[in-house]
Amino acid sequence: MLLDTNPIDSKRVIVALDFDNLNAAMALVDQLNPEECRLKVGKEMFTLFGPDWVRRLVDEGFDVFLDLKFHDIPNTVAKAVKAATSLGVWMVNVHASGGPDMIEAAKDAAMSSHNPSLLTAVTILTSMDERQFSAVYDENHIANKVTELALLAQNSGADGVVCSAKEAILLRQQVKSTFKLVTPGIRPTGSDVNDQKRIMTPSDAISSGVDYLVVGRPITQAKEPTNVLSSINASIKNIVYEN
Ligand SMILES: O=c1ccn([C@@H]2O[C@H](COP(=O)(O)O)[C@@H](O)[C@H]2O)c(=O)[nH]1
Repeated sequence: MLLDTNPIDSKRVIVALDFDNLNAAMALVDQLNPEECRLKVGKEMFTLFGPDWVRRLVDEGFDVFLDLKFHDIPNTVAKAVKAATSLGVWMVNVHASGGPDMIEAAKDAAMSSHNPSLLTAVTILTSMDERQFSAVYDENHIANKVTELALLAQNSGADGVVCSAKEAILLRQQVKSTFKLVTPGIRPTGSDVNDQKRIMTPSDAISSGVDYLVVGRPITQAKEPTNVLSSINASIKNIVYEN
């Protein structure tokens, strides 16, 4: 059901910072308001600029999703999650396909930290279409696998999943209403699709039950990034999804 009421969360957009140049990234960050968006730091920027830079973003008041998608044996992932949460980040993630023991170990680590972070699990990358998917899984029904991995993640203690908004309606029928759906592959109408395959517009995604929209290049590569962010926020501000 869609209700025309005030939004619960005014920062449902997570801006994906994928830059190889710190000055360029900070020129964008300096224009952003932590009350209007969250930030995502991924493998490229974490590798180049490290934990001190992540702490700096946290100190500037941003909720940071540290998107390192850990996937290893439970002990290693737990230690990595512990290290990640010690940076003060808002969300960390693992691959759901690492299995229940790994997700449980990650959740225990995320909870026992002095700064507990949300733990999400990546289901099937939004860059995968049926052809890519069937080359890995020997089947071609992406939504079934996403649902299977989301239920596994939920039963193992994860706070939510990273999936495509295309799976949100189905997932909302199966997972708890508090289980977070975090969706990359968000493309405002007319934007370049780039390497994303399972895409949706911001308003369609929120209307389908998504909690957080991950938006990178449509904002970061725009001539006026803050205009794009403002227009996305305006397009979703009155949409509240209720199961
Ligand atoms: O399934 C996934 C998981 C993570 N990502 C990450 O999200 C952003 C998307 O950036 P765009 O520029 O908006 O395409 C990027 O950092 C990916 O690493 C994803 O796209 N899909």
